[in-house]
Amino acid sequence: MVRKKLLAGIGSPQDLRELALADLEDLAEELRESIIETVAETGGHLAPSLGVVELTLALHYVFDTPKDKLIWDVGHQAYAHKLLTGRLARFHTLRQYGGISGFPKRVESEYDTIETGHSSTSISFGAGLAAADRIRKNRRKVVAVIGDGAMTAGMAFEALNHAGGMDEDLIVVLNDNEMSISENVGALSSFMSRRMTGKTVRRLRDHVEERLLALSTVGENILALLRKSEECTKAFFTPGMLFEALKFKYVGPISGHQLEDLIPTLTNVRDHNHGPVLVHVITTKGKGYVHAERQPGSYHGVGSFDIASGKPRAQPEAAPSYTKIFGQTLCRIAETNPCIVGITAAMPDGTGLAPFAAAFPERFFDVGIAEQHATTFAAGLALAGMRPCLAVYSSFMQRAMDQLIHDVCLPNLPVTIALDRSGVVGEDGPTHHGVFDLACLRPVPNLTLMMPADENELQHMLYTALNLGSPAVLRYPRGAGCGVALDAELKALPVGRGELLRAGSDLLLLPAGNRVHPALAAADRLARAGIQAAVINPRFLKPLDEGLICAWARKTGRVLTVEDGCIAGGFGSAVMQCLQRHGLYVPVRTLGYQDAFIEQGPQATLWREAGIDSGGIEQSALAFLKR
Ligand SMILES: Cc1ncc(C[n+]2csc(CCOP(=O)(O)OP(=O)(O)O)c2C)c(N)n1
Ligand SMILES: CC(=O)[C@@H](O)[C@H](O)COP(=O)(O)O
Ligand SMILES: [Mg+2]
Repeated sequence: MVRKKLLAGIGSPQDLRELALADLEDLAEELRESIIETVAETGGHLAPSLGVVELTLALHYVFDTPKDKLIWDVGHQAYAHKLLTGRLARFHTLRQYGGISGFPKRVESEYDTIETGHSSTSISFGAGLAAADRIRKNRRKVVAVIGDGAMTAGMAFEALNHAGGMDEDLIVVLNDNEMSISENVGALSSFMSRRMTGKTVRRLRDHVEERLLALSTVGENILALLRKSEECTKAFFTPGMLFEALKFKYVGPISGHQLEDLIPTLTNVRDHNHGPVLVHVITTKGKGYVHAERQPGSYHGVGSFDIASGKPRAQPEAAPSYTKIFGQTLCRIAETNPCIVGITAAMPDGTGLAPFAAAFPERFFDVGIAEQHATTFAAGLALAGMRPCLAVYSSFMQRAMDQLIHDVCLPNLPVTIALDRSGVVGEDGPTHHGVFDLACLRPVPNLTLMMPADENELQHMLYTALNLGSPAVLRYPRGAGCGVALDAELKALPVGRGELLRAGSDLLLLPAGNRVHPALAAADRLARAGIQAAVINPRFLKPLDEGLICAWARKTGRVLTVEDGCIAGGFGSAVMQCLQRHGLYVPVRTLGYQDAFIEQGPQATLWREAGIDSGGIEQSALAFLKR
């Protein structure tokens, strides 16, 4: 156990710049201990943050932050940065409702350059800052820290290509731990891998030198030429050739855990570099916590856990998650349909596709953090007769709207999108809440849009989508299902048909997807107060069951819609437009999220705050009826 004497004295990075190297090494230990102790309570992105402790210290030590700008890609690795920049006292509130964010956030600190949470934006932000600095003659350094996983995204390469071409004064630090959330994938990752670095490079170089020297004078001459041309040797033997082709000077690879290497290298880059430079740093994900080092994927993001054993703290028994049921059902369907393909953008575990990957390795694709490519890749598969299913988080799918519209829906291809983490997701907060999907997807022609009320409906909807022959999106939330029994037989649901769950004469409750069960609970309570609410599960947002909705709107004379999504443009507005189209001018109230980003907190708290839990629905119904 380390006594936290140094960390307590660090009010800002200015304080750490006064420390000697040995103190910085002790401080690294203290940072690790604080991160482990806190995340064991709050949950969070443990392994990514443990991997960059020394790198964080070195960056703040060498660069004049906050004047110099430090941009953390994704931002899930910024816990040491938070602890060093004035947030030690509030660190125990990490990811809690009302507490500090798990990601960089400018309202929290002037050291946080920009809000992040989604991957692969850092080089673009950095290039923009550097270009503005050149135009405005602002003298400061801009440093983007990006992981090898984040480097698999097209956006990172668009930015490298542009920044390299512009010759901007930009420092990119590539934090290479050979891991995305799971093992990193793709040609680039094996190219960058440390198999090509360190010892192997040296061995290769020695081998070539030996061979050349054996050729006597000719060989010696070639060797002299190669040695003179450092660029040339580097290009042959290090991943530098890729970045140098993009006009970035390549420095490295260096160990990201040795402050005595990191500090002089970064100082040198700071003082002697002008133009784009990439510093390749090799780190170990989860460094310093044995369980996380052994299983970096499992400790990427964790709930609360016991520090000694590394085991999750016992949670109350929950129903299987929507994610799990999705994964199981896809496997089941794929057993009899050889055209089913599973696709993920770097999230095989998070999306529940891992069992599919194990069972059908030749029909499973992890494309890296590349949602846009994943979508058009799925379209290509569909074009060739396959039935691809892309499982993706709602907020990450925001990236691929054009691909969905232009490459999937315009050609009307049978691609299924399993849109996990729709609605609020909890502690990851505003970057990750999936609240815009209904509003974004609703206007897209040819798209069938389904919203299961529970996990049983989810399995039938997946079956329906994969047999539809046209684009389909299945929208379901993060976390446990409702604990309902699963039908043994999968069936195709009639497209565009909702289901009347409860008759009533006083008002019509129209809840979307995961709001159906809370609405039923509200209807039960209203009934005890003598109010008869009809409840319809619309099942489909597109096409809407206009006949059923209009009939019950007419019978009840009042409609209350509820959705775990933004009000503007969402399910409620679809219902209003439907009623209007049918000349039905009954009063409608829409419950959902107002025009503001939603903060972090447990899902139940956020649902309650927005008035879309059963109590909120009941209250809104009562208030509606009083008018
Ligand atoms: C657009 C987008 N897609 C997916 C994710 C989910 N995600 C968060 S971190 C991560 C892996 C990042 O790997 P890397 O950049 O190497 O960082 P490491 O965790 O290894 O430090 C992924 C896939 C995301 N945040 N943003
Ligand atoms: C940083 C990031 O984007 C992911 O690690 C995300 O936090 C995972 O979320 P889930 O916990 O919902 O899988
Ligand atoms: Mg990585």
